[in-house]
Amino acid sequence: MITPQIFPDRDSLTQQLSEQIVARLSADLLAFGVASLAVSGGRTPVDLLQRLSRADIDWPHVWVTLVDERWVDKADEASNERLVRENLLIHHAAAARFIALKTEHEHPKDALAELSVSLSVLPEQFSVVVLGMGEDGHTASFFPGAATLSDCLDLTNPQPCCATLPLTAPHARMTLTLQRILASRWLVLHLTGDAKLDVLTEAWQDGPIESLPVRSVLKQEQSPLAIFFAS
Ligand SMILES: O=C(O)[C@H](O)[C@@H](O)[C@H](O)[C@H](O)COP(=O)(O)O
Repeated sequence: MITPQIFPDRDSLTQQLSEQIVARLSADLLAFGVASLAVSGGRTPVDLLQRLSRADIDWPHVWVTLVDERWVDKADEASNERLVRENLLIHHAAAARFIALKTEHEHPKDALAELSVSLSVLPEQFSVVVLGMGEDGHTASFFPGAATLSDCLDLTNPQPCCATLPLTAPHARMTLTLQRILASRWLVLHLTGDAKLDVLTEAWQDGPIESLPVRSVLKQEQSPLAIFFAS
């Protein structure tokens, strides 16, 4: 079991997490000349994205993409691409190289081949993947009860992405597959609110991954995982 780093407030969590992400991106830029960051959508990461945007690093050599995306127009309030463009790809980080997950296809399943090509430019290992979690125990767009959940979690699935239709959230989604997410030098689960701590505690118990899909990143040993929590 990984002990969450518990912060006294969300601001101190955001500051510490931002500093650690910047340090890891900088280390990869120094070591490889390139770094890569995958971020989740939702409400939790907004302040983190804004703080990261002001980091003075070699953003033109940093790839940024999404862990998952709602299949809505890029101008839609629900769009994670819109969230990233408005909160991260500004200030210094405006120079980062962004790879979107939303394409012009009507259905996400028809976009898999195009995304496989567009994501192939990424380094094999992400420098950092920032994950969130819903109170239904989903992470990325691994939603309990979704028809394609097993495909998304299948570690032999060679695709970097999979399309999914949540039963417990709006919008069809595109998500990185579990095997692509685990190809990372550092995973961080960014959680706020006591309700999520209760879900996390339950997820650590034995039980099927499919019922609390966040277990797929908790109960693996391929990629180092950190958990950052504030009430
Ligand atoms: O597109 C999304 O919704 C996210 O990628 C999703 O996995 C998110 O991290 C959780 O739903 C938590 O969302 P909140 O931060 O809004 O609680």
